[in-house]
Formats: sequence, C-alpha cells, structure tokens
Amino acid sequence: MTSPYAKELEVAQLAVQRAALLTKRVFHEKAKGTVSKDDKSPVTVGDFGAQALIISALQANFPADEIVAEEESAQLRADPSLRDQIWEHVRSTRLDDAASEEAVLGGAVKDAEAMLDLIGQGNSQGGARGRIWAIDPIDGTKGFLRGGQYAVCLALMVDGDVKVGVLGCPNLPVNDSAALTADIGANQTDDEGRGVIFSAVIGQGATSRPLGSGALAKGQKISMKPITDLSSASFCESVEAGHSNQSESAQIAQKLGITKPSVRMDSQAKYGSIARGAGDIYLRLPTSKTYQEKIWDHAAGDLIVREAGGQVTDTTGSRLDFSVGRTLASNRGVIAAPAAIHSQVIKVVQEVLGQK
Ligand SMILES: Nc1ncnc2c1ncn2[C@@H]1O[C@H](COP(=O)(O)O)[C@@H](OP(=O)(O)O)[C@H]1O
Ligand SMILES: [Mg+2]
Ligand SMILES: [Mg+2]
Ligand SMILES: [Mg+2]
Repeated sequence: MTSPYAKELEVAQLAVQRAALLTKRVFHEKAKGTVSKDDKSPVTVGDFGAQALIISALQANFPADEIVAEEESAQLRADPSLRDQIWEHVRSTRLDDAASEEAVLGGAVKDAEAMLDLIGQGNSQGGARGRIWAIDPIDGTKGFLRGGQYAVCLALMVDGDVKVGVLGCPNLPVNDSAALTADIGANQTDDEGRGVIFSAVIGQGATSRPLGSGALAKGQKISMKPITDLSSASFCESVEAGHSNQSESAQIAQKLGITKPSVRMDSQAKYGSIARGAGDIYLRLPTSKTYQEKIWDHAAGDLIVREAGGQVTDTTGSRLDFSVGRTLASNRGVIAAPAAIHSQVIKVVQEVLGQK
C-alpha cells in the first residue's frame, strides 16, 4: 500500500523544484522585474512565474482542489511588458528530468494568456472545508532582492489541517548539520553545495534532500536538536524589523538565558533551519495590533517543524489555525521551539509582552 499523501508529496516536491529553477534564474538577473503591490510590498517576475508553474502542476494533478496563493494577476493584465518577461521564464523553465516534467507536472503552460489565468487561480478564500493548497511562490521577496534567504513554499490543507508541506530553499546549505550563523542569513547565493528541499507529511516525519535540478534525491529524516541547556541555544528571527519586533525578542532571549545574538534570516528558511537542528528557536513577535499573518507564510513550516519534534504556536500558546481564511486571523505572532522547552519559551514571551 502506498502511504497517505504519497502522490501529493511527489507532485509538491517536483512543482517546488521546478519553480525554484525559475526563481534561481531571476535571482541572478540584475533586473528582476520588481513592482510594488497595493500594500507597498515588492513582487518580482520570479514570484509571478513561480506561482504560474506551481498552479499549473497542481491543476494537472488535482483539478478539483482549491488554491490560496499570494499573488494576483490583475496588475499583469495592465502591463504587457512585465507579462512578457514572466512568460519568457515560464515558457523555458523545465525539469532536467523530462519524464517527470511531462508525466508528473503535466508539461508546459500553453501561452501567456493561459499563464495569466493560472496566476489568477490562486484566489480561494480558504477555510475549514475540503482540500486547499497554500502557495507562497517566493517567501522573503525582500531577501530575494537583497541577496539573502528566500523559500518557495507549498502546503496542502485538508479540512483546515496542514497534511503536506514542502519548502524549497535555494540559498541554504545542503548539509543539515551546518549550524546557523549570521552569515547564513545574509549575502547568500545558490553556489555549489546550496539548495535544499524540506518536506513533511502528517504523521510521517520530516525530511531534507538536495534541491538539485535532476531526479529528486532520497530524503533523509530531520529532527530538532534536543536542548538541555538554553545558554547554548540559538534563535532566529526575520531580517525585517517591520515584520517582527527585534527589541522584544532580545529581551526574551536574555530572560531565557540565551547568550548568542539572534540569527536574522528571511523567509520560512527559518522553520526549515530549526527543524533540522541547525538552530533551536524561531521568534516572530507582532509589530502592530492589526497585521494578520498570511497562511502561505506559515503552513509548510508549521508542519515541517512539528513533524521534526517541535511545537509551533502563536505568542499566546495557541496552535496556528489555518482554517479561518487566507490569514491566521485567530493568532498573534509565531513561536516555534523544540517540544520539550516550548512552554518555557511561551512563559517568558508572555512576561515580556505583558510588560507593554
Ligand atoms: N507587518 C508584517 N508583520 C509580519 N509579517 C509581515 C508583515 N508584512 C509582511 N509580512 C510578511 O513577511 C513575510 C516574510 O517573512 P520574513 O520577514 O520572515 O522573511 C512576507 O512574505 P513575502 O516575502 O512572501 O511577501 C510577508 O507576507
Ligand atoms: Mg511570504
Ligand atoms: Mg511571497
Ligand atoms: Mg509578498
């Protein structure tokens, strides 16, 4: 008997691998076709192109499933030159493994118009019922533009629960035991020895494997590092001070007895890094009373960390609730840590946030 979600996992990993080939090409281009969205955040040719390729693969395999994806097609319909730049990448990005390209991912997108339609298919409102995929085609777009970390993220939720999660991290070291350092968060490339896919299926553990461009390598099990002594622990957080409160995180770390400075890195590469024991704790502390975290920023990472022996909650200690729409409207911030110390971390988080 094949294991549950085997097909979904295979499609998700290959779809992420192919989308990452596209983002890697754009990463090395000087002009990345960056435009500003309504909320002033950046989006690039890489984000749009990766979203089109992933949705194409999902629709070829699971036509009845819903999709919640970060990007919209409206802006592109009004900008033919941007559309053509994206099409050039979507048209020409193929897996090296031609058999998987056709048989698993369903082959090429027909034309630029079909590509725009695909990008627009990620408009589900989410919710608690049925099969819904969450896509973040480039998570950490600011890191992608700065030359830091970024991730191609895909997760399947069934009735509001994450069942499959895949993160492609082109700029992380392949080696699971490469400890997190400030350097890994900054000035990164996808040179030799870099690029990893993290995956998890509910109840089946978490794995890592080289991202590569050929047939997928066999995965190896990953697990969080057991911590006995918090003074030797490390924590990571966003590079962007506007995404996570970095002065509160420093106070929390100090109270926990953590002595190392935080490792700042963009994207869900943080979840993958702690899941494989390269770091220990991920803190994401709200910077405003109104911002709601997006489900595509957390769904894959949440499952990968939990399947690696971690616990992921918000700052109040509640599990992340992916069943309430496109955002995590019932949660505030994110705290991820090895299960054995998670409650100790939450206690200190509440002490520090309670002082405000
Ligand atoms: N005020 C805010 N607070 C928290 N997260 C925010 C935010 N504004 C934007 N973000 C999210 O932060 C994500 C990046 O996470 P990180 O800061 O850990 O690298 C962005 O994903 P995208 O880059 O996909 O847009 C975006 O969705
Ligand atoms: Mg994101
Ligand atoms: Mg994104
Ligand atoms: Mg974005």
